[in-house]
Amino acid sequence: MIELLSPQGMGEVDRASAAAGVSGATLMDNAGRAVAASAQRRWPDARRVLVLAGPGNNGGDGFVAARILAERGIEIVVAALGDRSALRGDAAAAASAWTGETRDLAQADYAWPDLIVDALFGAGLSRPLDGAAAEAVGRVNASGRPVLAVDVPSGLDGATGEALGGLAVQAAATATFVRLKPGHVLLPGRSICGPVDLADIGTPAAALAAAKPAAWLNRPELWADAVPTPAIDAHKYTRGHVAVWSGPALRTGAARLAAVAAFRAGAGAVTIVGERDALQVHAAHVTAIMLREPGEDGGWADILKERRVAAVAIGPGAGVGDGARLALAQARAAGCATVIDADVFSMFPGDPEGLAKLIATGQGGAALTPHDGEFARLFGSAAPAGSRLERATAAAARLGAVIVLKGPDTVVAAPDGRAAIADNAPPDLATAGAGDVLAGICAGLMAQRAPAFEAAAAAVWLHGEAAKVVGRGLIADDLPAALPAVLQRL
Ligand SMILES: NC(=O)C1=CN([C@@H]2O[C@H](COP(=O)(O)OP(=O)(O)OC[C@H]3O[C@@H](n4cnc5c(N)ncnc54)[C@H](OP(=O)(O)O)[C@@H]3O)[C@@H](O)[C@H]2O)[C@@H](O)CC1
Ligand SMILES: Nc1ncnc2c1ncn2[C@@H]1O[C@H](COP(=O)(O)OP(=O)(O)O)[C@@H](O)[C@H]1O
Ligand SMILES: [K+]
Repeated sequence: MIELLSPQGMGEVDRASAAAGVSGATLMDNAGRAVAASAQRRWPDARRVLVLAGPGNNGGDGFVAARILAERGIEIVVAALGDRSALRGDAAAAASAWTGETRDLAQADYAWPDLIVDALFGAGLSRPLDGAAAEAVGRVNASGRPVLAVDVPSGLDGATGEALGGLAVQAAATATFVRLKPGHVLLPGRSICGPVDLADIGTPAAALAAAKPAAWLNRPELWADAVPTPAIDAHKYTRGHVAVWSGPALRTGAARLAAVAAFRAGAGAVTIVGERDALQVHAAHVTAIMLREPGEDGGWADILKERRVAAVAIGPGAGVGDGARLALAQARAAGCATVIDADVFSMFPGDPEGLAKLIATGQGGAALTPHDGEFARLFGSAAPAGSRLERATAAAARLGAVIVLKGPDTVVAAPDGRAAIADNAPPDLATAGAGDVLAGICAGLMAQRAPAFEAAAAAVWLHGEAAKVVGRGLIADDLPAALPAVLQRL
């Protein structure tokens, strides 16, 4: 499983490493070597390398990389921020071991190198860049030269993926150590970093064991065990029955997208429930999916019970009337796992506690799938602050439900603090109806008894992979049909 560690957690690991007998100097030496290796692997033809070295340990890594690359015959100039005598500890030792050309940062010649190594600031950056550092970053970004960033591009907050004060080095690639940080994956950080090389620098396992991950990268290892394959003696209801609540006749598309997606995700049976005129529209489009009027079998609550509905998707095209609200309440009361999306958020504007209360009336798992706009609508002025990771995690705790904060870097967060960040969704997913499909996949997996966090994380990953299978020209209708190819690979 690919763990993400906060810069603060990384600092704790470094201190634990020292206590376990691996010194900071050793870690720094290995880090600098890893930077040199990344530089040579990615830019094998670079003959002239400018290393920008900052006042802390990030700069120390830069001095080590400078020495290693110079030993391999590459021309190096180090441009250092601040006085060398001001360096402390391991960084001071690394700088002393560098005997080649060193200039003041202001004297750096950005037209000279084939490659720039950015070792100005890493995890220790505590405030926006200013003065000589800010000026250097502006010149680096205007230089047109490729940049290999050490740990994180200078200016980027490794915890949040934001550029502090809006200014950061734009890297062509980043070499980081031990663990990825959330800022490598969250946007805009992921774009600012470029591809990330992750190096082991000899951190003892004991030092890592105590570190609590800030999140995981959303990959199948995280949830594959919880996503079932059909048992040999399966029948349709044991695989899981999904019910999707449909809104009015002229707004049926979203519910249908969710229903088809739930089916493709492996639900054994799917029923769309709605008023007769809406069902007549659905009937013109679906075959294996069943259609029921809430009135016909004695009401939605009876359908849920008698037809052994395991999971409900409610929100896509649901409308904001009392019908949808009651349907949600009855789904919770019936113990169904519940995926809550789209129109439901408009029913509780600025009232997340109202929605939390309703969710808490049922035992079934619950996952909410808002995009940023829906998240803002639901939470109103009391919206949690911070990075997308922090906001999703705080929201999950407040709602007592899994939150899927959708976007190009979708965050899935559980009330117990677990979180996963996705990096596999292509921008082709920015198309109407893609969110409805995601809600359906999630409901399909929850109907198969996948717990809400695992189901949601799996749904997000499958959704992104299905989009890649379709590629350019994708519309939401294409996504469910692309799922079998992706499921086959699991
Ligand atoms: N296990 C690992 O991952 C290992 C990590 N290692 C490396 O250590 C790096 C972290 O090192 P670090 O803690 O010394 O912090 P770093 O990023 O060099 O910057 C701090 C310096 O900058 C200063 N400063 C801060 N903001 C500023 C500003 N806006 N403008 C000006 N100055 C500012 C700050 O001063 P202060 O805030 O105290 O005034 C301090 O002097 C990490 O990224 C990785 O490269 C390896 O060496 C070993 C193993
Ligand atoms: N630029 C992007 N890159 C990758 N995925 C994206 C991007 N924009 C949106 N998505 C994904 O597409 C889906 C859009 O959902 P949503 O905004 O609810 O659309 P709709 O309501 O039209 O169905 C979400 O799963 C989101 O994560
Ligand atoms: K850096």
